[in-house]
Amino acid sequence: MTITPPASEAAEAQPLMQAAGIVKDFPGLRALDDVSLRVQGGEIVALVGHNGSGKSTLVKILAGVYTADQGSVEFDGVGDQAARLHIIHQDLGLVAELSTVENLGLGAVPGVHGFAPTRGRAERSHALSLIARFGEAFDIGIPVGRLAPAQRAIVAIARALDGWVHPRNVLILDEPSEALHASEVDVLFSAMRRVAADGAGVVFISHRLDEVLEIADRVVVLRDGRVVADVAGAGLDHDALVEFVTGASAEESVAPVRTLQRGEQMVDIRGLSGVGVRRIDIGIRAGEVVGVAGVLGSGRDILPSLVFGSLPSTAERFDIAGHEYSARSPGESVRRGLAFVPGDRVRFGGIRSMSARENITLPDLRAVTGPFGSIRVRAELRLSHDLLDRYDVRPARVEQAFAQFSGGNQQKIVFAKWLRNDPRVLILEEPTQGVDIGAKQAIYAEIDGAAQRGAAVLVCSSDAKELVRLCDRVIVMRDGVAVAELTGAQLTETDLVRHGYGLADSVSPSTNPRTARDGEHR
Ligand SMILES: Nc1ncnc2c1ncn2[C@@H]1O[C@H](COP(=O)(O)OP(=O)(O)OP(=O)(O)O)[C@@H](O)[C@H]1O
Repeated sequence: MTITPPASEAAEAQPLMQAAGIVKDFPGLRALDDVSLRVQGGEIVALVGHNGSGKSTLVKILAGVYTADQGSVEFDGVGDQAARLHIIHQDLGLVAELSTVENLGLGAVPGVHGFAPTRGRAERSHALSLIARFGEAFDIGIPVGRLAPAQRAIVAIARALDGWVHPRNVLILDEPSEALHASEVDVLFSAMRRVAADGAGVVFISHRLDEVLEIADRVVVLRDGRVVADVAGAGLDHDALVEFVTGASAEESVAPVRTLQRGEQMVDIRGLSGVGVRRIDIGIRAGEVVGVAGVLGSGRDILPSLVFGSLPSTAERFDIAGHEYSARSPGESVRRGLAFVPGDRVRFGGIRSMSARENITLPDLRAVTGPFGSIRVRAELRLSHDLLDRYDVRPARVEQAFAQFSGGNQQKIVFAKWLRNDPRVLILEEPTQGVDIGAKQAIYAEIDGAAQRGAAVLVCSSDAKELVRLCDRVIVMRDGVAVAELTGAQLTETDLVRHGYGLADSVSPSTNPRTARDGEHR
């Protein structure tokens, strides 16, 4: 591969970045096949494609992390004026143990040198000013590992925008909006538009096709490592985009009619409190799917960890299947038939160095353990193969390390590992984060199936459409407390968002495209 600064003449007409004819092979797999990508200044280009289609691999080649086997990448300009690439990867690249200030302060702070006594204060106010662009207030002194996913995304974006020498750069965002709620996405999009208006090129990777249609000037679609479309965003409709991504026509996501009568009270929690959550009541019967909605900081993203016992909590009553459960911990929760698919799959979802097979069987080895405690390898292999098939994990290689699967395929493996034991209580946080449109339908079907088999399901999601599609009832949280519970005809995307923001009477459904599609799926 060559990275060539082109001649500076006619810089305006030159793309800021041009990748041409990129080929990348991994052992036994061609991840990219003759892929080209051009980005002009001022342009927002969406890069979309199913899980494993090659998006992250292309980004890593542009960044020089991987070397392409064939092809070239060129940046406009020379010397200091050469366009540079700033990338926010799926895992954000932050140091979890360091604070926002320290993560942002990893580079030099303008106007601050050496060990000047004002350095700490200057770094803090510089960090605050960077974060303020996103209209988001949170504690910039605590380790970023303790921030919510959306807050971490904001830190990563602020860091990427910090210290640009000139605006003619390319900013790549690899699925930045997956855990963001509608208003947070709006903030992110206005930041992206501002960056583009200043002359930068922006590449936006997302599985949320409605968002792609909202923001993109141009859409490039990868399928199985090849570019299958490179088209203007204007005039492109949702169905056409789905067809490009999947190679098949768009399927309506229709909620099935669950025939199971609601069973026993499986979850009976009163007055649950913990960090950022106050006195929440949650009752879920066997066969019922209950959702939790709310904006960033509402407590929506903390609640699942409190219920599973991975964060400390207090409660007036905490009964599972009619039995009091007071000394809560993740291990004890698994023994009592609770399963938790966390939103943050990089930190909690799977063990990166272990294979898909080992990750899948880890939570419960009983089905694959022989009489003397040894692992029955054939049974373990059969189980893993079946699950990779069922969840359409690509490639369906049970021995491949978890870290070597694409982000969405990692999510499918995490899902398979927890659902295989038919849990009594299934707790899901952002269950389809980073998952492509086909796998999303498969995961919805698995959630429906788990409820149909009698599981009590709790789904915490930033995606209002997803909650409307999946849930019988949704609790809306704001500032750590439950402010509404919506069910039946009241359970619409607009009402979820209205209650989530405390705008119950003032939001028009047409003000936000992400909330204007009520009733499509029920
Ligand atoms: N280091 C690696 N070793 C082997 N195979 C890899 C490696 N990295 C990626 N792959 C494979 O290359 C293909 C493309 O993966 P990539 O991560 O680029 O997909 P993606 O389009 O970003 O997917 P997602 O939407 O799920 O993030 C996948 O089949 C993946 O398993």
